[in-house]
Amino acid sequence: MAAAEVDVVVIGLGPGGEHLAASLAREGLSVVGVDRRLVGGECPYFGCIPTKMMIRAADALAEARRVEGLAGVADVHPHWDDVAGRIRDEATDDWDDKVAVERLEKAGARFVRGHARLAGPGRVTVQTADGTQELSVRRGVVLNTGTEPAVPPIDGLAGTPYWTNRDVVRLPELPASLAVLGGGAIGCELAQSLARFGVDVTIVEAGERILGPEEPEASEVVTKALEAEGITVRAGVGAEQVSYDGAFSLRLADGSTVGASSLLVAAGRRMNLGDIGLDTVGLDPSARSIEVDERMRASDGLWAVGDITGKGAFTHISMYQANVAIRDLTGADGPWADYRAVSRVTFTDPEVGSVGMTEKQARDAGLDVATAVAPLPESSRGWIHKVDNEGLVKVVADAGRGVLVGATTVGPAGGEILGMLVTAVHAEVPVATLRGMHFAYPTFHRTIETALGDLGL
Ligand SMILES: Cc1cc2nc3c(=O)[nH]c(=O)nc-3n(C[C@H](O)[C@H](O)[C@H](O)COP(=O)(O)OP(=O)(O)OC[C@H]3O[C@@H](n4cnc5c(N)ncnc54)[C@H](O)[C@@H]3O)c2cc1C
Ligand SMILES: NC(=O)c1ccc[n+]([C@@H]2O[C@H](COP(=O)([O-])OP(=O)(O)OC[C@H]3O[C@@H](n4cnc5c(N)ncnc54)[C@H](O)[C@@H]3O)[C@@H](O)[C@H]2O)c1
Repeated sequence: MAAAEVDVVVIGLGPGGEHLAASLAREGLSVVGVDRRLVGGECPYFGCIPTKMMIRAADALAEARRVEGLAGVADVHPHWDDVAGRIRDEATDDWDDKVAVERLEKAGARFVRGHARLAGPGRVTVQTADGTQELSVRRGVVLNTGTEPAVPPIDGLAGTPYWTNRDVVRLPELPASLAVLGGGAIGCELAQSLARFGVDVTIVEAGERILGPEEPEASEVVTKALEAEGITVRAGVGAEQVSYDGAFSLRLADGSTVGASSLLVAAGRRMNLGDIGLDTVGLDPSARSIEVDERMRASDGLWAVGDITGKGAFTHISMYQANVAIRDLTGADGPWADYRAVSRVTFTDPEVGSVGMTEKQARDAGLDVATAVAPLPESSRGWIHKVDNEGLVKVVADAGRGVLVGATTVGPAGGEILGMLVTAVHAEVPVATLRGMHFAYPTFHRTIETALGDLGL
């Protein structure tokens, strides 16, 4: 059978791939989008959206519990059913992507459900339920194959009924207790949400602290907040052995054990690169990520966007890179990709927002570093807030240039406070200019003014 000729094939339709396929189709290009699972990828069905629905509900419970000590008494009765139902019906359509497929087709793209592989430059093969389709590509192939949950090779773990994020977002009811392997963003967000619904949670983190990529000050605030809610945080000790006999038992490296009725593995992600024919275009299928230039080109006629580029596993990075690739594929001008001011928010309570470099990254880069940390509880707004007002603003400056190169905001609405600091790092606004701004009273973001004042620049 002759291969069908098209302008662009998108392999994997995560947030970036879906957006790119629809946008190019709307521009009049002939586009085939391929996904072996659900159009939209991890974020809408198993990642950001369902977990943030859990967090919204869990935060409402926490806020109701704060009535005591501020405004009287609130009688709080958590119902997991409400969350499970909202995720099933409103977020994921019961894990059915019919609406997303229709949206893509309405934009003018053709959708194929199946596993796609490169079969040489400009050639793609798709294995579908009905057989194999061959595609010949005129303009380019875009890879957006994303990640799977990584399962560490811990003795006894394979073969037990452990959960990953893909199971937790579908739980019809909650377990009595949960061990969480990994204290990264997924582990911490889910641990706190489920604990607020009454689950007895223990986090086991092999690294020396939870939220390892964040500033140490941020990890400390979040650790204290989780512990204050009754979550056990075991950091600095990995699990060496897992057994299951109706309940889980984890033996940790220090000889202690953690028992729980269920186990969530949140120990990082594995990139989907091994089985997409990278070798047929001269790329290394065992590489940790796909190297791309500032236009998202991986090689001649091949682009890559999203988690697989290793530039930050976030939906906003996937979408940003898709827009860069769209500009390149349609012959438009830049701007091309720039990662100096990548931001992220971990939606624990308190939230952790961060942008650009941490203090350590700035020092490792050889910059002339100045830092300052301003505690939120000491601000007027923090003092008024009273209950659960922990948090801080940390700024990292390149003293030589007089600009911020990074910042961290921890606290109630920490992710929202971050906004102006993202602008500051991105646009390299001089610290002197930032200090001359007005900061409304009494806001949390006024703490930024305190931190800037303490920089000594
Ligand atoms: C629990 C959780 C919470 C998260 N929360 C946030 C958050 O709050 N904010 C945030 O910014 N990010 C969050 N993320 C990260 C976010 O989900 C990802 O960064 C985002 O989905 C972008 O991924 P992607 O575009 O690389 O592709 P993905 O979303 O991983 O999608 C890749 C797609 O490719 C398909 N595919 C793979 N191989 C093939 C193949 N060979 N053929 C056909 N199809 C293929 C897959 O089926 C999948 O649909 C979260 C992730 C998780 C797991
Ligand atoms: N709010 C957000 O933006 C958000 C939320 C969730 C996930 N994400 C994205 O998804 C990615 C994946 O999240 P994640 O939390 O799975 O990964 P992660 O890599 O951020 O964290 C995994 C953690 O597991 C630990 N770990 C690994 N092996 C272990 C073991 N054997 N025992 C104990 N601990 C172990 C690691 O030290 C690490 O701290 C994140 O990096 C992030 O980019 C983003």
